[in-house]
Amino acid sequence: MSELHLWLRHEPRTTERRTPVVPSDARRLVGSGLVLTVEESPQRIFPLEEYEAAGCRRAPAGSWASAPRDAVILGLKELPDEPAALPHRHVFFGHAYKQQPGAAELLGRFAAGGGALLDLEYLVDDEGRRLAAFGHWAGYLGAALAVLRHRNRLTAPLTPTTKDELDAVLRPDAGDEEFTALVIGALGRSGRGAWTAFRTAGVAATRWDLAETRDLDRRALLGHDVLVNAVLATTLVPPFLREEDLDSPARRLRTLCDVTCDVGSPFNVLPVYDRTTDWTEPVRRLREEPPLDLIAIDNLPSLLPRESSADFSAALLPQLLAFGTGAWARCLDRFHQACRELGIAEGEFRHD
Ligand SMILES: NC(=O)c1ccc[n+]([C@@H]2O[C@H](COP(=O)([O-])OP(=O)(O)OC[C@H]3O[C@@H](n4cnc5c(N)ncnc54)[C@H](O)[C@@H]3O)[C@@H](O)[C@H]2O)c1
Repeated sequence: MSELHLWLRHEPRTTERRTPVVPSDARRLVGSGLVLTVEESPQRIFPLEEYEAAGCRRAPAGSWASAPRDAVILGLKELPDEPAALPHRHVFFGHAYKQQPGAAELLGRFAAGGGALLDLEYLVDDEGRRLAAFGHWAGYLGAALAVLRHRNRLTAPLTPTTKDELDAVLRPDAGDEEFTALVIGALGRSGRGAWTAFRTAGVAATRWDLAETRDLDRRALLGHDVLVNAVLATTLVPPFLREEDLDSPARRLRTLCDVTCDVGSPFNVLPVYDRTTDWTEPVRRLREEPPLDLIAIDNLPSLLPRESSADFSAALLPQLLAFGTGAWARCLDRFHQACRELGIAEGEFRHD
């Protein structure tokens, strides 16, 4: 069998500074005997020289399209629109299996070229648990931004930072008023991250998970000053907040951060807003009197590119060292299933 060739591509989205493999893990991969090519990238948080020092090969940005056909192309977010046909196996977040806009076109490009999408969201263990995810830092940032907003210290536009810089503004000042906070989905990756950020901010947040929302006490929920929603909703449950709750006289709630960002989905537990916020305008006012501010940013971990890349890479490394086995086979099956569901016929050149 020929040695595995991984190809770490440049991310076309200019704000995306994260990478799925950091230089120290690249060294481990190369040390295991595989070939790792790394594309030049002006914004990747780690300079190419660090990858080269780890034994990686260098290639121009975007040259993955002409990589050897057996190379496995690694990335995080969307591919550029060209080429139309994709002959390689690609590892990234495709967002293409839940009827998202553009899903059929993307899967069609793989079918046309005989390639395959190995979607990182579907890289799961035997029990269906995600093996590599950015949740921790999403939750950490969600809670951090909520605290900064609540303390009137959030400045826009948001720009990528480091945990040390973030923590420096997150720690409480002597004059800061105390407030209460609630994290829902508190036992998950994002929820634990959110709780940790609150702790850095000097706030002991209340923690709710499935057991506490089964028989939802909305009055208790509205009695907190700040709420961070970090659930992974996979079934229909009664919403945590409805429009009428925002006008309840019992509402103490002033700052709401929805890390989940399921707006528009049938599983949305916060159907009180209709569009996400972003780095330029991170906060939207949902009510004036008394005020209620919303933060719902769907690319939170990109604000801490170094820490979130390191965390993700550490989780992905053992999977890459075992490329092709169990979890990857499930990933490939999921790709074929998605193509079938969309009536996309894969050609004779496909990877199996
Ligand atoms: N905004 C962003 O940038 C960003 C980035 C990464 C992840 N996310 C989102 O964050 C969410 C959480 O991701 P995660 O990796 O932490 O998932 P996870 O599976 O690790 O944790 C989810 C938690 O939610 C709990 N939960 C599910 N339904 C619940 C309910 N009805 N009531 C109370 N708790 C409930 C689960 O028990 C679990 O503890 C997901 O929706 C994910 O898409 C957002």
